[in-house]
Amino acid sequence: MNHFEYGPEGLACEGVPLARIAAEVGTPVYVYSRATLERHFTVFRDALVGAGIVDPLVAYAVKANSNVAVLKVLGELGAGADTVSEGEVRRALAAGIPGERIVFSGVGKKRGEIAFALRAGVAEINVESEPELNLIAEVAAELGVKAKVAFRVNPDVAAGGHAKIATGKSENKFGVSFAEAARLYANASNHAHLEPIGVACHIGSQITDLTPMRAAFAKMRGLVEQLLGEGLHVERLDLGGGLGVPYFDMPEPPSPAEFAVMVAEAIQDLPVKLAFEPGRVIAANAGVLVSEVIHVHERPEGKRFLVIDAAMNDLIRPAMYDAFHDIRPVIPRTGETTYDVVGPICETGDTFTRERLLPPLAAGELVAFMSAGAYGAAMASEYNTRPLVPEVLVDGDRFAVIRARPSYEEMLARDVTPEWV
Ligand SMILES: Cc1ncc(COP(=O)(O)O)c(C=O)c1O
Ligand SMILES: N[C@@H](CCCC[NH3+])C(=O)O
Repeated sequence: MNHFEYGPEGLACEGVPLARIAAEVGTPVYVYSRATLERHFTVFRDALVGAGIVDPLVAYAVKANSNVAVLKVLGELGAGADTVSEGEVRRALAAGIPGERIVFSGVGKKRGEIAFALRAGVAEINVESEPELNLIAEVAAELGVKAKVAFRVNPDVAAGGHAKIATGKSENKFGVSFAEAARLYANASNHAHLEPIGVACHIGSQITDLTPMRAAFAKMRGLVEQLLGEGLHVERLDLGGGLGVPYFDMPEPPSPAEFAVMVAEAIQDLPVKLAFEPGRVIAANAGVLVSEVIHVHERPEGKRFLVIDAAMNDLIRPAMYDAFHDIRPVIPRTGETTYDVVGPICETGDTFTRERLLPPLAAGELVAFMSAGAYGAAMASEYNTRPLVPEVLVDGDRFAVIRARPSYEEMLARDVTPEWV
């Protein structure tokens, strides 16, 4: 089932034509399908349960799309939240996701952030290094609580894919090394203010081959067996996120069902509960970015630029990772021509794609960047003093603005006249 299809008024999200949203909200604008978000979450969780994994904690990775309305949709289905900052913990709580379903990860959590997470009663703080463990112990002692921690272990496995988003090799900044995990776990178990409850790993993102995940998960199983063998208390194994999605007509990446079967095989009958942190697989194909063509600029030597009103500050993935997003005209057009699709920002990197075959388009027409629901709006900025791109959620034949475009007055009011001290 696809909730982004052409209807009588062009490309629509569920029952709402994108052209209608663009007319009412303006462009650029992100548009998400509630039905797709719900389906992706349900399919992912049901695949795990179907593979025999009992009561998994599916902690949606908030960083992929952190709009509170999106988190609410997922939270109502029972999703937990994988968070990496106090801001994300606050977003999850604001969406009604209870502390006991929140995982707090990240290599550089600050004292105040740790205190906030402990007060919120998060399910686990994923510890990424020994100095961080010491800081968590200190903060927990100050608050007079026992911090539930899980050790994020770096399994030293190459996930494949783009180097900027691979996290599972020992040269990457993430997690404690395998060699030191058992020692740290045992030490923490004897600390009055620490309660180690498990181990975690996350080897990268947009992973389309299950082999590295299988290898990492088998290593994690071995570690849990070792810890249990040493008489330590382990109740949860967090296997992270990372499952890839199709960004175009590529060979389909592994389905959630294939992923779940692989997990069940790799983990076998380990007597611990499993947690997962999927982001992209839930949100990417639940959203599009709609933009309007400003000009078609043809150079005499043959270059043809489609200058649109979205830019790298709104969707940075092409500039940052050379990522491919399918671009579709909102109103179907026939014919083919090649365009470099570019935004208005003063950088050559503000190029979404080069030499892309598209139907001929004119100023004022709309295009949609597909698969933009994850790491789109969440990574947007106001570079070039462009207002932060708004977001819309569609539910059947109605839609709601879930983040409004700020006015220029609001943007400028954030810069304050210096009051020197
Ligand atoms: C610790 C952690 N968990 C989960 C995710 C979500 O990854 P993805 O969106 O690829 O599922 C990430 C990002 O890669 C991450 O760093
Ligand atoms: N932001 C990246 C993925 C990084 C995932 C976060 N650990 C993307 O757009 O593909």
